[in-house]
Amino acid sequence: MSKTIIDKLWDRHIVVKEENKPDLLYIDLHLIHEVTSPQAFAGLREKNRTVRRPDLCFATMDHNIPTINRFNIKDETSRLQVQTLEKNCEEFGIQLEGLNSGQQGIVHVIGPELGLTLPGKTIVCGDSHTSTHGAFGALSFGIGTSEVEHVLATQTLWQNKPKQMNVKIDGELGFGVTAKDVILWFIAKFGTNVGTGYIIEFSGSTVRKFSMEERMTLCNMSIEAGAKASVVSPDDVTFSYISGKRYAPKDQEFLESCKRWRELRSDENATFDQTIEIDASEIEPMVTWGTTPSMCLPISGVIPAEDSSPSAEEKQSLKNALQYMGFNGNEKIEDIPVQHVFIGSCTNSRLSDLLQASKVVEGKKVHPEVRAIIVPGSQAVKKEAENLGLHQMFIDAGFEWRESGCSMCLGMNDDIVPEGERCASTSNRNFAGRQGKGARTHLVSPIMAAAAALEGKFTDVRSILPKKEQEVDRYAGV
Ligand SMILES: CC(C)[C@H](C(=O)O)[C@@H](O)C(=O)O
Ligand code: SF4
Repeated sequence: MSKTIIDKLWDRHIVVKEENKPDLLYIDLHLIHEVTSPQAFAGLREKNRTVRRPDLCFATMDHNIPTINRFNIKDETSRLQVQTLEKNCEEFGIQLEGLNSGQQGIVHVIGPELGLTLPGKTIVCGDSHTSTHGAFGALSFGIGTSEVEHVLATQTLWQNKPKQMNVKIDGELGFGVTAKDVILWFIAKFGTNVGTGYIIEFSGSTVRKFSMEERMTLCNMSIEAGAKASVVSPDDVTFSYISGKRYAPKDQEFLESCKRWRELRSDENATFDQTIEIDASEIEPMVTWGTTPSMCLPISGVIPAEDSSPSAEEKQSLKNALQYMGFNGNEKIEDIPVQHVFIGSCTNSRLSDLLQASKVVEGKKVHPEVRAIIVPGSQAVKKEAENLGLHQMFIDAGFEWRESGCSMCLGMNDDIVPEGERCASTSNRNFAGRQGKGARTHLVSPIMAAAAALEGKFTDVRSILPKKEQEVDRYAGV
């Protein structure tokens, strides 16, 4: 029988299967960070249990660490969480990439860059954006703290198999249009619930042409479309990215792995519960204007006015969003001023993101009323960018160049946006209060964020640069 990649990944990890019950799945990789693990370890201790496979766990600290003066964690809860992670990893024998490590970074950035994230694996983490790792053809999803404890204790997890959706993206992307715009466009068009109850496979010629870093951006935000997880069938792009990565198989083992990984792709005539087809050429650079990622328009758009919504409930949520974001409706996206720019997060903080942004910024200056920060996703990304001289270019333009971490994505450290001010952010969530109390977040791609930094307002990045400069080097850095 024909199978999708999702069927193959699922079936190969079943440990226990009983009628009308969830399946017990084996977990190949458990990623851990400081925020969602303390209670899980405490639970183990209480029950006198131990970690079943510490060798399949991997920990980092990313959410609440400072990006300036990183060892000086002022907030007490944050400091305690970081110290607790250190203690837990030491006690249970788990590898930790701490603040001293050159391998530290956002958990969803370092898994792939270290070659821990591989096709065919089941990967979990107490973090919703674990969907990112699906870009490699892994079955990966976020879990809650009690599930973290279960996986620590047993290396398995009870799961009901979700439905399957094929999101087929074909056609050429226009200049200045990135993977971030594709996923924002998808969510704007189909809503934040379109993926509820589903695992999505992203397929089609556009996805095949994407670099691994672009595929990661796509899968990262599938969770904002409500999906349980998302996946891209692995191919040569995947294998060449993995080749040579620190913990990836080497030599003969790598070649044999590639053979097995290739077989994971969805069979030609495999069936999905739902299919959505997208024409990539329709997509423009996108900007969110509201408090969900679906409140999003092309740069040429105009914010809806209060009365344009059909149901009473939607009317109210539109009203609330307009109020929180400080709009009356009918404002042009291109007229919205920004005071802050954040280039970072597990969505867009990899080398190719920074390279693309640098092409917009080179030789120019950040607008005098804008504070712009660049937070590389990992120490490795930071180092690679510095080797290329990108940091100097950004600093010369007026950006701040920071240490790696989640940073202003969720404001669990000092990097917050003051009340009532606006931030063009390359992250994935624009909920009320996400970047600080009363902060107003607008999600965009790295090149759109860079353009906003220069202009002090949202600007069509395509109008800033001559055509040849707009050619974003898709494969740079992967
Ligand atoms: C802190 C963590 C639980 C959370 C998540 O699961 O996504 C965070 O990473 C986020 O992006 O909001
Ligand atoms: S960068 Fe943002 S979205 Fe990603 S894991 Fe950190 S807080 Fe969550």
